[in-house]
Amino acid sequence: MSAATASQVLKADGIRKAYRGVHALDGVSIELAAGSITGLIGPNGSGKSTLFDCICGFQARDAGSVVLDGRDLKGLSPQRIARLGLRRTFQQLRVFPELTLRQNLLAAAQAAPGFSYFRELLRTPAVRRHEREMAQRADAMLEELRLERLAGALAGGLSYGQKKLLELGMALMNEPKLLLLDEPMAGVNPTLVEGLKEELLRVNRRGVALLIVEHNLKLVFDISHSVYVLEQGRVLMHGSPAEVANDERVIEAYLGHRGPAATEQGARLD
Ligand SMILES: Nc1ncnc2c1ncn2[C@@H]1O[C@H](COP(=O)(O)OP(=O)(O)OP(=O)(O)O)[C@@H](O)[C@H]1O
Repeated sequence: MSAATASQVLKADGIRKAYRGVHALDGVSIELAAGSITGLIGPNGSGKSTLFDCICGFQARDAGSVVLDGRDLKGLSPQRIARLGLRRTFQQLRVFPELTLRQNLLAAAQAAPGFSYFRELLRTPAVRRHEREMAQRADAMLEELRLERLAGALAGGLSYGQKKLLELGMALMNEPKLLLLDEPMAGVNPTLVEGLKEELLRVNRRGVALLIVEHNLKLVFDISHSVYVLEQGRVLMHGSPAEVANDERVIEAYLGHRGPAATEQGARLD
């Protein structure tokens, strides 16, 4: 097993995971360049969410290693991994509906480096400085997400697309190196998809690498530098968006057959 190189933000090697005999992941290896956008696609049940879970420590791996920015994540809790700069979003929204937008962002910041419940109890000057910094960061985030006029509103009253934006902001509060996005566009009104896409590109321009699971393939091919395709728990291929969109094996994996009909429908992969 080789260590990650300096230009890699993440190297996952030989990841295996079985659920009661079902091989959800059967030796998956991926490498993500620092600051890159990578798509992770594959038919339903191919193992995308399980791979996220195994990378972030939400599921124990049966085998394989994950190295974040040169550091082996073996045995670390999801909270510790988040503090090291790897954050994720989930298919199901995880915002606190009874808190305001600002409070949601501040709650997410408690997982940030430098936060300590012990120092919090003592309310040291360092704690007060940290609070001020987090408050400023929350305000800047609300402005960036164009949600500043809703800072004091309850998150439960937001539209679904606005909640997705807020969740993205929460994941960014501790300035991660890598953000794993699980279906960021699912259920989002088509008019908001464009805004969310622009936001993801802005986040990436700030140096945050993105790994995106998304069924909206047009979006994935539009913004990714490279794309991994999973099929039945294995990497079917890795290539540029154009290579992946035109690959017969990918079209077959999605549509289950080859030939003129597959090619015709496969064009939708572009
Ligand atoms: N907690 C679990 N218990 C048992 N089997 C599971 C569990 N989670 C996932 N699986 C199985 O593992 C395989 C991979 O599932 P996973 O959810 O990772 O796929 P996916 O590519 O994310 O699918 P989708 O696109 O539908 O979200 C599937 O066969 C699924 O049924």
